[in-house]
Amino acid sequence: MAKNKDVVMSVQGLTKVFKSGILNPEYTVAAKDISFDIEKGKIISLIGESGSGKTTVGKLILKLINPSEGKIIYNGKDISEIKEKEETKQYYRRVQGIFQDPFATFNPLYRVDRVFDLIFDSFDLDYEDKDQAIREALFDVNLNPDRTLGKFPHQLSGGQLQRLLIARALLMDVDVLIADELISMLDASTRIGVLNLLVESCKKHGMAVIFITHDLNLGYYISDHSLIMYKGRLVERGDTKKVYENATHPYTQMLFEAVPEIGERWDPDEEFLPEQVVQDVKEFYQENQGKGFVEIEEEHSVLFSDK
Ligand SMILES: Nc1ncnc2c1ncn2[C@@H]1O[C@H](COP(=O)(O)OP(=O)(O)OP(=O)(O)O)[C@@H](O)[C@H]1O
Repeated sequence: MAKNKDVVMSVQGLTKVFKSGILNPEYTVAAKDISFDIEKGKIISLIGESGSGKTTVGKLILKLINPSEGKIIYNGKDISEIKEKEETKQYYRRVQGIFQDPFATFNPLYRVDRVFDLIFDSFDLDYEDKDQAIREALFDVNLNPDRTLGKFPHQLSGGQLQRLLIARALLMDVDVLIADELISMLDASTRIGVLNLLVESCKKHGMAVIFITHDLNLGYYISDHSLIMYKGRLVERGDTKKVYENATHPYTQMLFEAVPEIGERWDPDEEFLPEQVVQDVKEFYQENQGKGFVEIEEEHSVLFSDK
């Protein structure tokens, strides 16, 4: 493991089982025994196909759902113990999410400025001059305040709205930002701008980002650490370069083989799990039974068996 890590949040043995149906309940293990540390100023990519459990992990961190097992430690405390209103508010003061569809975050009836008004009303933000602080945050995300403030959401593009949400996170000085499929609705040119901005903001402000994506290329481009998820399990994790250059779990290897060309995006509707992969993973676990998670090199670990 990395030495001298500046850990802001620690995810420990997180499991989430969803129950649906009353008479004949069905159980879905959306996430199982997930552990990782979130470090100040680092970007972690959470990569996996549709249904692998990425969003579930994001929702658990955002306290939108409760874990079935395991815990998330923030400021020395298990966040599931945060129940009191003021403490919950303080948690959301420092831990925020931005989702795929920026339009869903904005009320179409209000001007976009409202997202700033709300945080200034709700949180005790330490700025002498609110308007000046908002303008500076907008400049930080390459938005012209004069062309942004006073507008309704439909008058701005998806990319501009996402920049605005990043500006809001910067104003709040968040510790952890969950960016779930952040740029998938944006066109290629806007995407790079938002990504670069995220990296710069993260490094400049010490914000940690959990970047949830289907896209291996994006993961490589943006992240310090990569976590590969397969069927609710974390199967490979570590320093992004090491994971990408020495992919060891059969599922991760398949992901790399499935990327047709650099620069081309995965199609989430495509079939990613040919029977062969399921079989390969099964055999891999059988051959390595009892090994569990193994650090194969510094800052690079692989799930060799699920039992
Ligand atoms: N509220 C819920 N009730 C029941 N099952 C759920 C619920 N939320 C998620 N699931 C199931 O849990 C599994 C993981 O879902 P999750 O949304 O975390 O995957 P994902 O990797 O984020 O997928 P995508 O990339 O498509 O968003 C899926 O099988 C999903 O159907």
